[in-house]
Amino acid sequence: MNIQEYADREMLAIDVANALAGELEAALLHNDTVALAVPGGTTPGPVFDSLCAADLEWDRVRVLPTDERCVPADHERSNERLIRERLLTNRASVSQYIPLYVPGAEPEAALPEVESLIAPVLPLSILVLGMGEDMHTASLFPGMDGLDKALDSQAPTLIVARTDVQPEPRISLTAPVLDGALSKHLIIYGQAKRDVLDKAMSMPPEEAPIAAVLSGMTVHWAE
Ligand SMILES: O=C1O[C@H](COP(=O)(O)O)[C@@H](O)[C@H](O)[C@H]1O
Repeated sequence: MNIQEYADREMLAIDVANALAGELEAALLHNDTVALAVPGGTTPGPVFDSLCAADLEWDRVRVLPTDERCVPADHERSNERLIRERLLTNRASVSQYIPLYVPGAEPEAALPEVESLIAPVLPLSILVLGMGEDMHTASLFPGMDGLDKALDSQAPTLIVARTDVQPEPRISLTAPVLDGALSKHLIIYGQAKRDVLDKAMSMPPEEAPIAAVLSGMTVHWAE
């Protein structure tokens, strides 16, 4: 893992977007399609705002969320809504989006169909993650039911995450799928998350799920 520090969040957003664009361009030289997995939440919007303008063959990029809340795609808590509004716009509007949540179906019932859409794009070419102050990443939460299954090296592609602390069920890529990405980036802001990440590095993934994916990770941090 290596940590890159930035003067401020604006600089981070521009530099990370440039780095991701460069990696996408390089990956597109050697592959017909490349898969870019991105987080939702409060962190990645400004990076998306820059990345969406990159001059790339976006029609060969498959974008998917690292995790999704089981809410309609226009809901304010939907990661898909954020990604469509902030990333799949401008030049990136021609990329193809792979949703994790199928409205109307029980989340568990829809997993096989969604997994079949994801299988052709694995391993992920480029992964961008966020992290909560509770050390969750994607929707792998400390102490949640089924976390052991999500962390197992033989885990399926997706799990349904149900926790007491979240208002709705979620669907998440599992640890081996995240960890298997060819390039991995974690974006965090603020001293609290920096301190949490330092602690997580010496904790077991059952208590600090972010620890399961830190090998080879580039961490981007700004106050
Ligand atoms: O709930 C989620 O949390 C993490 C971290 O979110 P942030 O708002 O603290 O940046 C995010 O990476 C994940 O995609 C999201 O669903």
